[in-house]
Amino acid sequence: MTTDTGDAPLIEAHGLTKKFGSFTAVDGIDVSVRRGEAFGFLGPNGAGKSSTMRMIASVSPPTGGTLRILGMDPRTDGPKIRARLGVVPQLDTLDGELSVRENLVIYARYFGLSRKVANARADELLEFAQLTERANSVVEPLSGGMKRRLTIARGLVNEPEILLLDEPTTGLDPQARHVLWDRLFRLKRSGVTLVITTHYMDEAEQLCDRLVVMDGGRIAAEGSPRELIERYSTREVLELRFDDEDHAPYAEKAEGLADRVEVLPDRLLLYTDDGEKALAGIQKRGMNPLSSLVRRASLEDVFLHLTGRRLID
Ligand SMILES: Nc1ncnc2c1ncn2[C@@H]1O[C@H](COP(=O)(O)OP(=O)(O)OP(=O)(O)O)[C@@H](O)[C@H]1O
Repeated sequence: MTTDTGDAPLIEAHGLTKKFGSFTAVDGIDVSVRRGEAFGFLGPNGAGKSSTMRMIASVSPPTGGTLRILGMDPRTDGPKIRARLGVVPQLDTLDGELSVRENLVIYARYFGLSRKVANARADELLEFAQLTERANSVVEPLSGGMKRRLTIARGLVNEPEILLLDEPTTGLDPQARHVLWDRLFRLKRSGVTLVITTHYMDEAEQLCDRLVVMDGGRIAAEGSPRELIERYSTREVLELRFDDEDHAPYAEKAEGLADRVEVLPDRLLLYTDDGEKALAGIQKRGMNPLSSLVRRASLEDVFLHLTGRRLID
């Protein structure tokens, strides 16, 4: 077989494009994912993340560019690639009338595992997903977090080298998200390469070793979360809210107190390495904000700087 990738990237795309009619959803992106890393696509709704993911999952053919996955071409080797991938789609596609265990066993049987092996694999995955005690429960009434963990477990049935996760924690409460992140850390430690799409900057910061910021089908920047923040933001951000509809005049008055000032509909952001000093400057100039907050810069700030928009509007 010519599928041994050695040190070569597990996923490599050049000029990857997806058009739907005359509309370009993914516009010539270059991506390279290495073995063992957690790689992210961060961008708002409609950025082209799911379209990219579906091409990587080898279920949607590219309309331009080249794509190689595990050293193979999805146009000709789709089934071979899919056998070595795990996919966690954006919406759960579990069978709600079956039990947790049955969902896993049936899926394992699709992959051709014998009943005995499928059962053993289901036991292992139930434990991994912390669902052993719910093994015989019907899926439908389970919490959103449990269903997500089961969907991830199902994606691992064929012991994939790469697990693709499309918006893994959308709609989950904070506690359920943390449980899920913990499971994903474990997977990564065990050597599975993770590819994640998200529009949550905290998720990207928590999980991804490297990521691309996507907007309008293009890649706006690439790097580790830390590198991106260092490259595109100051260390700190001073957030100010004033008792006024229009924050723009305050931006003018704050001129010179920070490296960069952004005006949002409900607040002013001052980008500076010393937020407290900037706040003192604001007060010295006679401005009295309703509230002020000095925080560490995040990927949200990177996105705002690169696109002039917020990730979640
Ligand atoms: N099958 C399709 N036919 C036509 N347009 C499509 C199709 N699939 C996606 N699109 C369009 O392509 C663009 C990118 O969609 P995509 O789902 O890839 O974005 P996304 O970043 O994953 O956002 P979301 O999180 O909302 O899924 C959107 O404008 C979407 O409407």
